[in-house]
Amino acid sequence: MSAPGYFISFEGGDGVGKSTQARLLGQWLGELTGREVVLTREPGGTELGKELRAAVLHGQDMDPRTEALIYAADRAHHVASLVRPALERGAIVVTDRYLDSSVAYQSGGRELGADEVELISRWAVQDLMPDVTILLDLDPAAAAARIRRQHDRLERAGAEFHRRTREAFLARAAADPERWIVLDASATIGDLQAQIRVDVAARLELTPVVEEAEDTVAADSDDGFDDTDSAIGYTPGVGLLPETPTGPATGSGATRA
Ligand SMILES: Nc1ncnc2c1ncn2[C@@H]1O[C@H](COP(=O)(O)OP(=O)(O)OP(=O)(O)O)[C@@H](O)[C@H]1O
Ligand SMILES: Cc1cn([C@H]2C[C@H](O)[C@@H](COP(=O)(O)O)O2)c(=O)[nH]c1=O
Repeated sequence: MSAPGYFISFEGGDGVGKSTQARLLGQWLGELTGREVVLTREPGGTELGKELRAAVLHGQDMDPRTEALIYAADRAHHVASLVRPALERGAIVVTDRYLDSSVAYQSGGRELGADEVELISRWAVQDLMPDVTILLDLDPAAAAARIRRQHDRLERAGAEFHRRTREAFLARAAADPERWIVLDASATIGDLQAQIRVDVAARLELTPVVEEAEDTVAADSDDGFDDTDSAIGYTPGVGLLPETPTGPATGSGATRA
């Protein structure tokens, strides 16, 4: 029997806006449903994961198989210790990256076999897959220009690597349209968030009162995580949205990629 919670993942290249959108969606879903919302990420959603994140992003260079196994190990611990227990409590888990990042980066980018990369992660998480995955698609050069901090080991992997990674995400999304929502991440933060709310509510069969997110969401460079942080359990009702929804959505400038 599947767990009573909902599992949502954000995917896409570096700097496309995943953390920003994940944080805003989590906040809104908490208010909408009254459920516990767990906002987390890979790699680094747990204490052990933070150590693995530091090694894989900022440690010495390593061969692609080692890299793939570190991401899979992070994922195994993340799911066993945090994601699955939260879903079993009935929480909504919103993760900034999951298994699809391994297929896109370690297979598309590093050119390992896609089936093998997926298999090790599937084994690691005992086949737990998201209910909905949102792909934020953007030209890698435009996305990289949004990153103001020093680039990490993966971000430095080169234009060809990031082109292949983007293509792999798009191909994976096209192959499973029931799970994926693909959005053009060049839209504004507010327009994207408005579209994501409509799409996620429809996929999860939630009945939202959707406000104009553009008026309520400010551009914010805080992605909800700091590099020493682990998963953030949201308390519903804190923060970014107005107390009273202002009316139904009237559409947004965000388009499907
Ligand atoms: N739609 C947008 N338009 C313009 N800037 C944006 C948009 N979304 C996010 N940003 C800005 O781009 C930067 C990167 O955003 P964010 O951290 O959310 O991306 P990310 O995909 O999580 O990045 P990373 O992969 O590096 O973790 C931040 O400064 C953020 O404010
Ligand atoms: C989960 C996962 C991630 N990666 C890469 C993608 C990014 O370059 C970094 C994570 O950094 P972020 O700021 O948290 O986006 O790691 C990967 O190559 N494989 C994976 O499975």
